[in-house]
Order: sequence, then C-alpha cells, then structure tokens
Amino acid sequence: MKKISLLGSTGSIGKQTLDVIRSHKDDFQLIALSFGRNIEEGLKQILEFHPSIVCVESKDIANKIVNELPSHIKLVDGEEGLMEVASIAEADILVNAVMGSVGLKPTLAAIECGKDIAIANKETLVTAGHIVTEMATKHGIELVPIDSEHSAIYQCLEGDVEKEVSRLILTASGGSFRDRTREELVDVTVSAALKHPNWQMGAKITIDSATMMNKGLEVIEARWLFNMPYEKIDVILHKESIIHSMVEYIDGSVLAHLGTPDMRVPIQYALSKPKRLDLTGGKRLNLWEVGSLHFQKPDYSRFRCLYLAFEAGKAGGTAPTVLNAANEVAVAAFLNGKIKFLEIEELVERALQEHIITSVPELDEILAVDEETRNKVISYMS
Ligand SMILES: NC(=O)C1=CN([C@@H]2O[C@H](COP(=O)(O)OP(=O)(O)OC[C@H]3O[C@@H](n4cnc5c(N)ncnc54)[C@H](OP(=O)(O)O)[C@@H]3O)[C@@H](O)[C@H]2O)C=CC1
Ligand SMILES: CC(=O)[C@@H](O)[C@H](O)COP(=O)(O)O
Ligand SMILES: [Mn+2]
Repeated sequence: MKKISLLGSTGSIGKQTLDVIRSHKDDFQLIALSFGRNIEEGLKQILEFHPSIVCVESKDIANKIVNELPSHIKLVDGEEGLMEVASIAEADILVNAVMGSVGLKPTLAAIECGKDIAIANKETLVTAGHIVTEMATKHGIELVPIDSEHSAIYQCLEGDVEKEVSRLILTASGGSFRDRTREELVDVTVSAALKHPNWQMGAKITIDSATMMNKGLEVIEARWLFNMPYEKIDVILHKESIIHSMVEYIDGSVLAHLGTPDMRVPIQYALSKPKRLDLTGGKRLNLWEVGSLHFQKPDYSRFRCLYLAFEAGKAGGTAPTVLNAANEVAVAAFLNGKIKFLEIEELVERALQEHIITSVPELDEILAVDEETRNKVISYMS
C-alpha cells in the first residue's frame, strides 16, 4: 500500500489523481491533501478520503471550513501549510499538482524529508530546476514525471541515456489556435483560448498551450528531468496528441509512447511504476479510428513564446525564473480580461529583455527574482 500526499487536489490533475486512488484502493491511500479556494470540492474530497491533514490557500478559507471538518483532521494554511503537507512523515510519495511556482518550496521540503515526488507542477522545475534536481540527487529521491510528454519519454528511456540518446522529441498539439495566423490572434477571446482541441485541463495550462509557452516550459522541464542539453531537445507539431513524445537513439531507432489523451495514464504510472495497473474506463487507442497522424515543424515566429522559452532555457541562471513569473502574471491578466492574447508574449519578452541574469542563483535569489518580476509585469500593465 503506497501512502500519498497530494497538493492541488481540486484541480484537473488533482481530481484525476483521486480517481486513480479511488479505483485502486488496495494499492494507494490518500493521507494528506491541499487545495486553494474551492471549498465545495475540497470538503467533498475530505469527507470521502479522510486525510489526516488538510491545507488551504489562506487563513480566510481555513476559517470558513474549520467547523465542517471531522476533529481528527489537522487544518493548516498558506505556504507553511503546503510545506507541512508535502513533508508529512507517513507519506511514501508526494503528488505535486499545484499550479505555479508556489509549488517550489513544498517540493524542496518533500525532498529534504526523503519523499519521492510525482511531479505535474512544471513551473517548479522551470523556475529552479538546478536546485530541485541537485537536491533530489543529494537526498536520493526520484522525481517521476506526470506531464504526459515527460511520462512518455520516461517510459521510452533505456540504456546509457547520456551516451545513447541522440534526441528527445516533444510533441505539441499547437493548442486552441493552432490553425490561425498571427493576424487572426489579435482579438481572440478568453473562451476561445480555453477550448483545447484534445485535453481538458486547468485554465492556466490551457492558455499556455494556446501560446505554446506550455511546450517551452516543457522543454526546460525535460532539460532538468532527463539532464539533457537543449541541443538534444526538439519540438514537433502533432495535432492529434496521440504520440505523447519520442526518444531517438544514436542508431536511428525512435521509441514513442502512444495512447488516447487521458492524464490518468501518466498519473497512475507515476504512482505504480515499474508495475502497470488496470485503467478503469477511458477510451483505448484504436489507430484505425484515428486514421492518420500529422506532423509539422513549428514556426518559431508564429509561436513567439516557444522561441522565448528556448532562449531563456539556454541563457540559464535566473532567465527561466523570469520567463515563468512573467508568464504566470500575464496569463492571469489575460484570463481576467485585462490584456489581449498577444500581450502575453510581449510582457514576457519585455521582462526578459530588462533582466540582468544571475548565472547560478541560490534559492533566495530565485525567490527574489520571481517576486520582482511579478511586480514589474504588473507595473507594465498599469
Ligand atoms: N491539467 C493537466 O492535464 C496537466 C497539468 N499539468 C501541470 O499540473 C499543474 C496543475 O495543473 P491543473 O491541474 O491543470 O491546474 P488547476 O488550475 O486545474 O488546479 C490547480 C490546483 O492548485 C490549487 N492552487 C492554485 N493556486 C494555489 C495556491 N496559491 N495555493 C494553494 N493551492 C493552489 C488549486 O486550488 P483551487 O482550485 O481549490 O483554488 C487547484 O487545486 C500545473 O503545473 C500544470 O502545468 C501538466 C500536465 C497536464
Ligand atoms: C496533457 C499535457 O501534458 C499537457 O501539457 C498537454 O501536453 C498540452 O498540450 P499542448 O501543449 O501540446 O497543446
Ligand atoms: Mn504536457
């Protein structure tokens, strides 16, 4: 029986993690959870899974639910609370499914306590990949990817990765606006941007897919998860999202991971590996129903955010922190109707241009740059 703590239980990945736990009660037990502000969903989950500790985003939210909780459940809040849930002694593994760089400190707290981490929260690896991976190695813990592309690569990797892998090939759907020209992006609406062609996901990542910043963040995520130089990471447009990613070896062989778009597959594998468990429900892949698969080279001038992410990744140091923080603020502003779609990339680019990179930043510097960038981008918009 694997004991699991879960950050971000009310989100898209969080709810699907609970589905996996629910359908494998003999294999998995949820012992701790955190959510932000979705009280209705959070309370339902608490009453179903009876975790011993629960964290919510703020004292305000905690005050609203404290009288609804069974007395044996400890209630904590904020960043400290997330760290407490992430490092609870009884857990064997942490599923980190919060959105944004708020996931960084809890990740580090879990690593320090020797927990393996099933990681969906890519922003943490983007903002401080060198710190997270160095600490993981030091404490002998494993970072198991949940992100579909990285899970695909993880499942395709074999042999001497450093010597025998020639390329990681991340597939990209192109997002909600994959068939539009740049001119057609000028006045796109939030609701149109939120219609991903293949995946049902949280709002922030769906917008990231539409700008293709998601793929840029995933390139940086792959660099850290697989210790791969950027020169060996490629992106290919594949509009069906059936091939989740590929690994090319020096002998020309390419291994791919395929399946219908269903995040329960990588979530479940991250929890059960190296064993495979039945997946309850869900559509199986029948390639004759799909008919054909399409591939295209990405146009980096069309998808500016993908270009910016590659550049920030290669520049290294605090550049990816700036990329991520600026993007989080800009996407939130777009979702709130404060800026237009193409302003997301403009704000990110401006923040990167004005930043003087620190080459191997300590945690304190990362946190300071993250905060400073958020404030700067807010000031650009006022
Ligand atoms: N959705 C997907 O299919 C995929 C997602 N990912 C990655 O997984 C992560 C989660 O994505 P997704 O599930 O879509 O996101 P959602 O927005 O659906 O869920 C985010 C979760 O985090 C909680 N949360 C948000 N902000 C805070 C905060 N400040 N403090 C505490 N909790 C917070 C939310 O709580 P509440 O809602 O209660 O406020 C919610 O439980 C992201 O990093 C994303 O890039 C990666 C691959 C696929
Ligand atoms: C499900 C998942 O992992 C998402 O990150 C997904 O990959 C988004 O798709 P695109 O970014 O390729 O549109
Ligand atoms: Mn992905």
